[in-house]
Amino acid sequence: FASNGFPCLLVDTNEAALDKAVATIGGILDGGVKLGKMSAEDAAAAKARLTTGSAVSAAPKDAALLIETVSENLAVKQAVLKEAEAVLNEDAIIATNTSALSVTEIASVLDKPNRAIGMHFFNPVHKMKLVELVLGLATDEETVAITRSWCDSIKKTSILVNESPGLTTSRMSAMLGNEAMWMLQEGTASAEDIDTALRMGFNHPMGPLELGDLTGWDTRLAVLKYLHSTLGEKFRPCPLIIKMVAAGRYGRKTGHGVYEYDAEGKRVPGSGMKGSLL
Ligand SMILES: NC(=O)c1ccc[n+]([C@@H]2O[C@H](COP(=O)([O-])OP(=O)(O)OC[C@H]3O[C@@H](n4cnc5c(N)ncnc54)[C@H](O)[C@@H]3O)[C@@H](O)[C@H]2O)c1
Repeated sequence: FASNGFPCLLVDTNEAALDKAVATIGGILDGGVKLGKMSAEDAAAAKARLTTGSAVSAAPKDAALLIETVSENLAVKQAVLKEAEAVLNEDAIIATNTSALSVTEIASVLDKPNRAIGMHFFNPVHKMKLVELVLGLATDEETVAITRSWCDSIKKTSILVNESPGLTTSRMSAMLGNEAMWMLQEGTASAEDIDTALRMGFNHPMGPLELGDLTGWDTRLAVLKYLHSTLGEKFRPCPLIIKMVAAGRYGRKTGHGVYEYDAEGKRVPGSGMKGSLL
């Protein structure tokens, strides 16, 4: 937002988190200058548009949009939204960046839940073009239209998703990762070859097994269990994932997942699992 001309207030109760956020954003802008993607003047102007505060009540009354990105905890998010509603004008949009909680439930504490919407950004946000706009039960058309135009104004592509487990992206990614593990378990192909198939055949930047190692199979398993309980049998977690999590083979963060990683975090060549009995 700051690099597209909008003054932004970053709010966090933890001062160290604010310092880190400002430093990180500054680093991204400086990187953009080095890469020739933006001028030094534009980077400086973007930095000057960022201010910080410790409470939503520090927001100017005419602020048009609040994007809540606090911890993934329903009560915390609801408290922040309620605070925002009391501070902001009636026509301000109140968005949440939640990736798993219900927008409907988060917004249920508002007097006007019609102006609440999910804005699900993707990491790294300055590079990834997509924003999933998530419609809660009460989200109205005007809120959708205004939020879409916000996405346009920061050069993001927005899609509309009715609130549902895993939205579009997490649901598809969970399915791909699970199916890749079923193939590995059945000995259909080696890990390296399954990943190469999706990279070279579908132009995916990463294969589903290397991506699972990056995300962590513990996280993957938690998501799959949730999708299995809400969307049914097709999301039953592959037994190989359950076995790997039981063994503590979560992926990169434990040095071993489908692949092995050395002390510097580099993947050990040829270390991918070969199939069920190997
Ligand atoms: N889109 C994505 O790809 C993606 C990925 C991960 C997380 N998320 C979402 O982003 C949000 C944040 O995730 P995270 O991993 O950074 O969480 P986190 O818990 O690591 O950080 C949350 C921050 O919120 C602050 N905070 C907590 N309570 C607050 C309050 N009442 N007022 C102001 N600040 C408060 C904390 O100090 C902390 O700095 C979550 O909603 C999560 O679902 C999205």
